[in-house]
Amino acid sequence: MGSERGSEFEIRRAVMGRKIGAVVLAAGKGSRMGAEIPKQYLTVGGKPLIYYALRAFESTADEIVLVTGTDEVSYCKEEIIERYGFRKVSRVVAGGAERYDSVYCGLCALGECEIILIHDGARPCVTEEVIERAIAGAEKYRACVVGMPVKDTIKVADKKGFAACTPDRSSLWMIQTPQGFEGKLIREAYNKMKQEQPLRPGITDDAMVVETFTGCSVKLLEGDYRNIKVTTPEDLPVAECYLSGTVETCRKKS
Ligand SMILES: Nc1ccn([C@@H]2O[C@H](COP(=O)(O)OP(=O)(O)OP(=O)(O)O)[C@@H](O)[C@H]2O)c(=O)n1
Ligand SMILES: C[C@](O)(CO)[C@H](O)COP(=O)(O)O
Repeated sequence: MGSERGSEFEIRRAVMGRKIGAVVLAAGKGSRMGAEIPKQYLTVGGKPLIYYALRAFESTADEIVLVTGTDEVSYCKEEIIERYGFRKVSRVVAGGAERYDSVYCGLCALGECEIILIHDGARPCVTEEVIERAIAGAEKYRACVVGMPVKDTIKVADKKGFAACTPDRSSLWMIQTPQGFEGKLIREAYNKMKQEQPLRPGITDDAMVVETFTGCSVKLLEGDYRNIKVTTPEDLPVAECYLSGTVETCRKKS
């Protein structure tokens, strides 16, 4: 796979004394979910979806900034941060129209950190192991993303909906979050983007911002197939199943 894992001991040794910051994104509208409320507040396993990503970073990061919709800041402070006792969340701030605007708002609110992780709040099944791998990757390579190799054949469609070509699957990855960076690097990348080209349609992740505005190469590290982005309604029961551990039980039985 060409990916890397590290023992917990190696990871901890590498980042000892470094402040780890996390920006957790929850300012999206969830239009593809089509629910009455943004998907990050839907109840999964008895708790709001956003709870699970925050729980994973509470035990791995030193400081967390939660980025929400403008009208949801108070709700998140009272009903999520206070209610569930998240102590590492230093600020809850409003995001912007696009994901990259929300990331920028989160970076502005986060204190100085040697390593910064950016995570979709819509990925509730992220594990501490994957987060630790992203931390170690940021330390070693300055910029990294977690992801998994694609399993299906991928086709590029032409304008009429016919298959134009079939890229070599062995070099294709599905990219996930967290995406991890040296703190100075990710701030430099986002500051440059805001100054030079504040409107960037087509920028869908943080690695693209770093590649485009700093030229730094981004390392791909192994994520987890279970680290899904809850996007459409059929993702909800899958996430619930992963969070409850049902899948592990099934595996052991078979
Ligand atoms: N302006 C935005 C857009 C997205 N996000 C966050 O970025 C993550 C990934 O985005 P996506 O799954 O596309 O969420 P939505 O934008 O909410 O979904 P949709 O595109 O279906 O509206 C989510 O955690 C979402 O809350 C954000 O913080 N600010
Ligand atoms: C960052 C991301 O989750 C990596 O797969 C993804 O690009 C977010 O994209 P979306 O357009 O916000 O769904």
